[in-house]
Amino acid sequence: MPFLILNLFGVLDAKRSGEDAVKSYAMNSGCSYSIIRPGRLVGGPYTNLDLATLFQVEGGASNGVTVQSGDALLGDCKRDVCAEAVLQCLENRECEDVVFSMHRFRASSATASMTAGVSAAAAAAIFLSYPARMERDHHHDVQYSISRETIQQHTTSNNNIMTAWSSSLLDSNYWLRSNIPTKCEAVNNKKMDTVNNNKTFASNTPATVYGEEEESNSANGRINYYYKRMNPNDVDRTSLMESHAIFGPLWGEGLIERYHVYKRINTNNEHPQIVLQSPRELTVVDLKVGKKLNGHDGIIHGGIISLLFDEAMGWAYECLQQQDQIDSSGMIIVTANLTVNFRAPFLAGSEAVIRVYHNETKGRKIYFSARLESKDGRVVFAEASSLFVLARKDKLRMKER
Ligand SMILES: CCCCCCCC/C=C\CCCCCCCC(=O)SCCNC(=O)CCNC(=O)[C@H](O)C(C)(C)COP(=O)(O)OP(=O)(O)OC[C@H]1O[C@@H](n2cnc3c(N)ncnc32)[C@H](O)[C@@H]1OP(=O)(O)O
Repeated sequence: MPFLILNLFGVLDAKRSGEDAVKSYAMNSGCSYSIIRPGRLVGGPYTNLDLATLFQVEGGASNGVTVQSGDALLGDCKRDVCAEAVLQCLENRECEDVVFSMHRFRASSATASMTAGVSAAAAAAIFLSYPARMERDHHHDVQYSISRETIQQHTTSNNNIMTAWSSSLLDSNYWLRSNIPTKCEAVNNKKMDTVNNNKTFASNTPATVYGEEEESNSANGRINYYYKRMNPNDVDRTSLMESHAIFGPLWGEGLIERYHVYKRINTNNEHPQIVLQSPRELTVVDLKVGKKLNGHDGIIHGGIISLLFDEAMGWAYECLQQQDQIDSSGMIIVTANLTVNFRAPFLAGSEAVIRVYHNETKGRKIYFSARLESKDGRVVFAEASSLFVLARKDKLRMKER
């Protein structure tokens, strides 16, 4: 059908801008997405049942689908099959960040023309986004309930999709996994982490990690940096290993299994003409939390996440102090305020990184922000901001009494 007719009243433009909105939302929030462009929806309660039977819209061979990238396909698409595709998108990693169109394998032209106008209003693309990269194999129920909510959220204006979805749930057989075309519409939202490249913290991160980034207001436009592992054994605090929450009682198998602190070192620091942008990354913690620190079953307790943040920011202060030579004699740094936003469940047994940024220093007050995110930077589990205050040691003791 000519584009001009299909796009009457700007329908296709509206769909396109909807897709763009979903993509940019995903890019900014660490979700992945699948965009399905089904053909005209047929079958189910919203197509005249007699016609559907007459033209054998339901069942049998009409369950076959053709999946292709772009918009090359013309034809119709069964509602229940489309709904199943939605479900499969939630389950299959192959469907992350892809855009594809989907049509009935044997769409007869008679059926297509007879159903025209009956279901056209319902033939909207389904946009879904959901927190990706959660370990979907574990805690299937939890993930499923998230998925179900997401579906409901995104389909409240399209009840027919929900009806079809629930009826097709049971015989889902994952045909999309093998049918998703390899050349789906080029989608590259992996540049969402604007501050760091994503290669830096793979598994088995070495003691020193190199990287570089663009820094728009620097003299030569480029900052070279590397991360250097900080060794807790070097810290002049005997309590660090024994009674320190993380390195003491909460350390071990099933508990906090890794907490490697890396200090970021910008090698351009010696060039004073380079003004570093704020907020600037100070510290990255490469961590793993075991399966015994949960709140809900399988989900790491938010209090533990807050602890991990607080500690990371404490180390960031140490890095800042080493860089800026803050005079802290007779002073001790303490957390005055810590705010945490939990964005996606952080599952037990997960690995992740915390990136800490220095926002501002005002006298004794130091403001940090931080993110707990997957190593590839695609999922943000939590964000935090804090105020640390340099307090006089003797004054702190006075308050104790
Ligand atoms: C080779 C390798 C070497 C590596 C070395 C690495 C070493 C790293 C090692 C290990 C890292 C460990 C990291 C641990 C991290 C954990 C930290 C914690 O969890 S600390 C425990 C929890 N926090 C407390 O217990 C504080 C209790 N609170 C207090 O003591 C006071 O309230 C305090 C000190 C925060 C402020 O009391 P005031 O009397 O000194 O000062 P006032 O005048 O009240 O506040 C100063 C300014 O701050 C603002 N302020 C204070 N509290 C605020 C709040 N909650 N929200 C907003 N503003 C606040 C005030 O409005 C004031 O601002 P205006 O100067 O007027 O502009």
